[in-house]
Amino acid sequence: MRLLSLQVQDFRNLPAVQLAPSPHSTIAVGQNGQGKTNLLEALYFLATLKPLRAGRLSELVRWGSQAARVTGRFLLKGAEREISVEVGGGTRQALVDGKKAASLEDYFGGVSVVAFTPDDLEVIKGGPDARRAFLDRAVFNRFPAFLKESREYARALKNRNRLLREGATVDAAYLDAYDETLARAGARLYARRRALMAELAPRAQATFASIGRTADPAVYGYHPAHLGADFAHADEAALASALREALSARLRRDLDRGFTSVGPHVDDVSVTLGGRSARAYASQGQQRALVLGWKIAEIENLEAAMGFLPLLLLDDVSSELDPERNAYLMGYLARSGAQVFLTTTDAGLVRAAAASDSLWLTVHAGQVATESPSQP
Ligand SMILES: Nc1ncnc2c1ncn2[C@@H]1O[C@H](COP(=O)(O)OP(=O)(O)OP(=O)(O)O)[C@@H](O)[C@H]1O
Repeated sequence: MRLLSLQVQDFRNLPAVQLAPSPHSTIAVGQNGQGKTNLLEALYFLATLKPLRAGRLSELVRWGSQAARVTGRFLLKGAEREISVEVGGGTRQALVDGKKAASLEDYFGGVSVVAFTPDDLEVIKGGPDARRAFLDRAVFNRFPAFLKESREYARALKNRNRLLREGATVDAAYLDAYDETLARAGARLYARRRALMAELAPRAQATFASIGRTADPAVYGYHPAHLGADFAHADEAALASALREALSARLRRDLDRGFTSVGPHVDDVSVTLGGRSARAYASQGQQRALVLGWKIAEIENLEAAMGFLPLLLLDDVSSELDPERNAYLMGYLARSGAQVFLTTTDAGLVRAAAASDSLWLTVHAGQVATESPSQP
């Protein structure tokens, strides 16, 4: 998979950008607040249809404009394909070769992207919501059907929560039918997350061992508390019935509170170092190394599973890592041969990931200019 060209119009502070990225590294350099992250965000949005950081789609549209548009031409399994996404009036439209995409599968068609941002580096010490989102981005990359499946779950959850809020008037048989749908959709999410973690955890552990500067082993785990000891081996039907049991066991409490308190939407990922919670005990540098281990594992795992490397988007990560770990990451990027977009305020921090065919860009007040390789 390779991105051949990118066009961005009225996306955040970028009025118009057109570029042909390097097959290896494309490096955007600029001061704070100029639009570097916006450029990565445009690309991330194109490849996932999800905003990287915005809460609402309307935030993506350049102030004063009606609509934003991002278009990318990809080389996928030997064939060229153009995808575009337009946002306007709070909705988005996905296009394939200029026509409305028939389905999400049709739109994505194998496009895969891994983003790495300074927020990710904080994920160990943050709350479970951020860790869950972090996990789910990796699950979606590995199993693209997960996007549709997690939407089905979200819909079932919303319906059940609506019923719970009706409280005493709710019909038990009616609620039961909702529980059945929710448990089936939830079991699918459990199984997807479990499958991803089974592949990823050993790789992340091994990468951490090279960069952790500690003899303590890292363990990355996903084990929903209410699912019991046989979670690792239970089939999807067993997972669904375990979730149903948990739903009924908490029904009283959920009716009181008006929301569903158990299921994949409240799960967490556990990360331990030397058997202790990394969140509570690991140093900031170790926590960041744990995330770096995960991200590199995610990329390696996608390559092993899909036979090609995803597009990598790194938003000013280098300034948040210590020199040794940054050197490890830059060395990894250079060796991997991946197509990568990097942003930085300091070109020196990322130079080790550059090659003679790198494309250097400068970003200033929403204008993106190509620099000759010798300049930065
Ligand atoms: N919808 C929008 N329309 C116009 N400008 C916007 C919009 N959303 C954000 N901006 C502007 O984009 C700029 C931020 O750009 P961006 O986050 O890409 O900066 P950056 O170059 O990555 O900086 P840093 O190095 O600080 O992360 C801000 O000036 C912000 O006001």
